[in-house]
Amino acid sequence: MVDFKQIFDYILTLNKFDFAKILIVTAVCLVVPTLYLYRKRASRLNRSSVIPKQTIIIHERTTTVINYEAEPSTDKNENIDISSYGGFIPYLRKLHADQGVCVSSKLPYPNTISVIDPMIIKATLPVGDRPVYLFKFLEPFLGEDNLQVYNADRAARFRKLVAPSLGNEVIVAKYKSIRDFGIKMIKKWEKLVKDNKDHVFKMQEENLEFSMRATLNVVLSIDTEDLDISTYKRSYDIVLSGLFDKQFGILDFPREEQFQQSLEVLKGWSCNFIDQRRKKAAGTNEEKTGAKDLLDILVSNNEPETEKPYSDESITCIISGYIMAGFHTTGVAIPYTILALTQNPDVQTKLQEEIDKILEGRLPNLDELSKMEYLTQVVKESLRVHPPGAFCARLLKSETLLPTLVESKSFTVPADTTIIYPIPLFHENPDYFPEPEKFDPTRFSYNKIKDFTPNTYCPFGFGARKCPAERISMVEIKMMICLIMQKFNVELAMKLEDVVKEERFVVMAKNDIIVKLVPRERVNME
Ligand code: HEM
Repeated sequence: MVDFKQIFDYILTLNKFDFAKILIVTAVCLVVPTLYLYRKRASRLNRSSVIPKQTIIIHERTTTVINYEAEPSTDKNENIDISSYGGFIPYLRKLHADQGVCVSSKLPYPNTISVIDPMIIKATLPVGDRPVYLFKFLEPFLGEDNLQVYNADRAARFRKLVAPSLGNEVIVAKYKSIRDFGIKMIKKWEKLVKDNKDHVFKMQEENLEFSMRATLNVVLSIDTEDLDISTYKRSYDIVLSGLFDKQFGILDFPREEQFQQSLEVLKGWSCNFIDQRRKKAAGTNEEKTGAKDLLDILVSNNEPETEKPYSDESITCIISGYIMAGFHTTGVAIPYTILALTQNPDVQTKLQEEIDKILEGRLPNLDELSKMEYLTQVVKESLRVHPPGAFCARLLKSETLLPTLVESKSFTVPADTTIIYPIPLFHENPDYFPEPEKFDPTRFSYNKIKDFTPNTYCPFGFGARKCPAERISMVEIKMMICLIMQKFNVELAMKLEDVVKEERFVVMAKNDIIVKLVPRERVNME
């Protein structure tokens, strides 16, 4: 029997110090096991976190349950051969056809759902985190701590710091030199056609060169005339395709060696660019053009996190990330727009009429380019049908209630869920873009655009981590299409069925887009 009197007498004999000791021991005895049980449960939830389809219960009105107690999905043990579907996007297309707007099973990544619901985009616009593991393959080039995986706060501070580098001043300052690159390409093509009227062009290959020159000029103010651009571009191509294949373990030995060499070449180049800029007084480029490029900002500012100057290594990683993000994207957007024009001669004619009317044979300036409404519509429609980026991704750090378009049904996903947003699947949904297979630039006309379902058109992503270069890329693409349309009619010089999309870091044309350029009227290119 417990003798309470004895215990009570004992307590009366205690001093303050003894009393505090007893309290601490009691607290430890209670708190430690509670924490242990809590963590054990949390780790069990994590392990079972490829959310099995049946565990997302979309209830009438709001609720939402991801069934935490469900057994781990066996999906992750299944061998999912995505290539047999033709790539990740065709695979997701099939999963969405089977599972609806929210796919939660048979995904190759853990804790991940794929969504094609604009309400979910809307709800996650402010989310600024991306899942680190999805971008791990970039580490050999961009470092562990790269821009793609900056957390939300850091990304927001960084974007604020560097925002002027892609702003209006830079667009105005760079426009002429970017147009000069375009003119140089057109002149080269003209000569080739003059020498052989049946000459055909690999439009992707050609425009990737243009886009590399333009991106280097925008990001680093490099006059690419002084640079061995073909070696530089080739090194980027090897690194980008190497990074991509390396993640699947399919980079064989000779390519791995080439990959490492190209990495060194690019890093060496970046160090030179940084050295040169540091040697000049900071802001030299600003004095020259009136606008600060990314390199100006990085060499003349402290890193917001550490409040110390950016190291050469950090700068190399950041500028490499920018060039990587701008090079292939803009470089494939132009040939895919040309492809669309070859398949829609009436669009081509209407576009040339607009260009000829506004320019009357002159070269386009920035103002005139922005007056070309139909040109803007053509490029937007091309980015709808052929978005260069396959998907966006966000990481939800806490449990989140996600609304859906379906009669206000919502569901909740647990903390650490990754959301994948497959861009093409939004763009090809007939509910948002009627007759989606039709290339119809007028769907972006002023009258119709206001009827768009919000958050369904997203070639540049959306929200907190949207592409910061949308404006400048649109200018580059429009400018190049305008120059081509002034000089040439375009005809596809390969079978349409041989134009095949290949998912790399961006969606490329596997066999290029081979085009015949047929000269039209003379435009003075001087
Ligand atoms: C047609 C051209 C382009 C397309 C379609 C495109 C598309 C995209 C997309 C889909 C994203 C991810 C957005 C998200 O997660 O919501 C992105 C991010 C990014 N893009 Fe672009 N992009 C283009 C051109 C460029 C250019 C020319 C540059 C630089 C000069 C650039 C720099 C970036 C950067 C730095 C990010 C990462 C932003 C961040 O993480 O906060 N992009 N882009």
